[in-house]
Amino acid sequence: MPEGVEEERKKHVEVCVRIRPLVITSESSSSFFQGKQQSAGPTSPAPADLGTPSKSRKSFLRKPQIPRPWGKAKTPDEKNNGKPPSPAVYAWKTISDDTATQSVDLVPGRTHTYTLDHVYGPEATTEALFDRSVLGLVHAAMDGYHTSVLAYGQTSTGKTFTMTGTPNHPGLIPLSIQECFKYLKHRKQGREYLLRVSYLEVYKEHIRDLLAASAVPIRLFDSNDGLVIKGLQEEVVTSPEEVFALLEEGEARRQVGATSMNQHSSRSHVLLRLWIESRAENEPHGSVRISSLSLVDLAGSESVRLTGSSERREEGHYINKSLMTLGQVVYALSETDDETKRKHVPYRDSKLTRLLQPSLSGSAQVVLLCCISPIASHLEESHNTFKFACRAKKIPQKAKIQEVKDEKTMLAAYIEEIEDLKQQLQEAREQQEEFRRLMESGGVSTGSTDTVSDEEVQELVNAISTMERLILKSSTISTPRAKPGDFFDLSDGQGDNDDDLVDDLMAYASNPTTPNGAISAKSSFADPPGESPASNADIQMELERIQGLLGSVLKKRISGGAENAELEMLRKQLQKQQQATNLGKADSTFLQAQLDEKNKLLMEVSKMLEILEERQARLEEENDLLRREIALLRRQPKAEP
Ligand SMILES: Nc1ncnc2c1ncn2[C@@H]1O[C@H](COP(=O)(O)OP(=O)(O)OP(=O)(O)O)[C@@H](O)[C@H]1O
Repeated sequence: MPEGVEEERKKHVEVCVRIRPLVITSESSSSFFQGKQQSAGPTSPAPADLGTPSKSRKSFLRKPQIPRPWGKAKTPDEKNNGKPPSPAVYAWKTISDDTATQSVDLVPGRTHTYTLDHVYGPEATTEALFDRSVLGLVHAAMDGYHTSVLAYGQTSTGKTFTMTGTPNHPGLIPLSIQECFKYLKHRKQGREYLLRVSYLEVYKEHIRDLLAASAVPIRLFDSNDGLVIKGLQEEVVTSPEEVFALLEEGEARRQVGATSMNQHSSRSHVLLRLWIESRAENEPHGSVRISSLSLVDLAGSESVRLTGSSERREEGHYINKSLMTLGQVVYALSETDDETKRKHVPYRDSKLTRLLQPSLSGSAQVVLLCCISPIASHLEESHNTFKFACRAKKIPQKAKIQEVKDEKTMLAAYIEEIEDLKQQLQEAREQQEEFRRLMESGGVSTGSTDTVSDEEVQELVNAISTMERLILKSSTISTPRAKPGDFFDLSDGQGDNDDDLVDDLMAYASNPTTPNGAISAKSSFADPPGESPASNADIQMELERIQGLLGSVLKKRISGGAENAELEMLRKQLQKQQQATNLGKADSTFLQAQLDEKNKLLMEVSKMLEILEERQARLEEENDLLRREIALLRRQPKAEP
């Protein structure tokens, strides 16, 4: 790799292009898609023109695994009886030069050359793309950097194929998620991690939470810590399988419809975000790193005239408008590296750009993946995509590790709660022990039922283990750094195929503690098999229940043998504890009130902004109207004097 290229990558958004292979419609028309197809509107058959594909929308998660339609099909060369395809069909070729840049030439006619960080030709696999362009980013996310992968391109160019994939060809999302957990297994770091996932889509300028069973209003706010997405559900996850299960649920709620270009076109932009909080294990009060891995599958741009029914046209209008705003944002950002000299960046003009603001504004490491159709009839759109890609390549980025020292992070809050519960458990056990000793010495009547039961203590133990299970520890066993493909060696050490991969995942997820030093929760107590992990709300409820339980346990203990001096001491301890609890409650009530106040304020500001935005839109429309009227008036012949 020539000197300076790596340097440039770090300072600017990394941009790759993937040219999808030609897929002949008739070969894949017997595809097996489910799920999204059912929610699709009336479908129109894809034209059997220059390779417009039908789509297998079968998620990589679903079983039984059926080979993708093009997998065992003939290659275009075979279809043509061995003759090479017409250059009018294959419009692009990549020029590989073994460096981080490659060129793509337009054939035939005028030649255009675009130089980007990497160009993946039709023969490139998603795995190769992942290894070369995304793996490092995933590691950076686990190391503490905010990172994003965005798939951009005209409709039907393979964005969803690249991001989500199929059972046999997992996309960048499953590969990245696996890599995160593999990283925990292989990294000799001694850090503890808390991972959370959110999944949303932007459909017709509305943000929809794909993890929420029912629609909840989602609002965006700016805060000192960056963009806040209020109302969005986040789930704590402890294995790839848990993430995949959430994605499968979310995918069923997605907006998908048929266009004349793609029978199962994504009609929304989709954002999967993995939040990563980590802290050195040997520094109980050390700072917490907060980072994120955002995986974005953008809806495809398309010519409105191609999109069929009025519903599709309306969706297409929203999609194109938000992509146009994205183009304007990219344009403004690419103008100069100097933020002070930069013109207004219109992040606020669409929900998509608002959501992508943290990724694009320079504090994240970004890989932009532009997908291109190989066919000549899409040259215009492909040129636009290339131009967008070249612009985006100029966007500066200065990603930094973000560390916080306060208790705002979930990881710190969880660890503190666990410590607290452990303290309470120890006290309960000591008191139980004390009670036994008193009974033996005759200080308490043996008929008394007011004692701490083993079940009650066990409840505390279970609560602690439930919380501990959610905190993942990177292995402290000395193993080499994870390399591409390591994940596939987890189970039997034999050559794995794609089917094995899914099985490996299942096995790995259901038994995370392996002799190789895989992810392990600190506690030896595990949930019964088949039980899903507790949600945040469940854990909170469980905590409150346990706190209540502890209070009643202590009360019982006191009333059991009041005459004893030691009990008097215990009573004082309990009083102190209750005072401390009351103080804590007062503190949190105060903080909650402040938080509510702040939220109220933010809500009002956001409402005002919306009103202003609407007003601005109205004024712009009126302006347009006036301009058109003036133009009309000018065109009218002047009256005779
Ligand atoms: N690299 C590839 N190899 C084989 N098939 C591919 C590849 N890329 C895309 N396809 C196939 O092309 C079709 C369209 O791809 P896909 O749905 O991923 O496009 P898209 O860009 O997400 O479209 P939209 O924006 O409309 O959602 C699908 O049938 C997909 O399986």
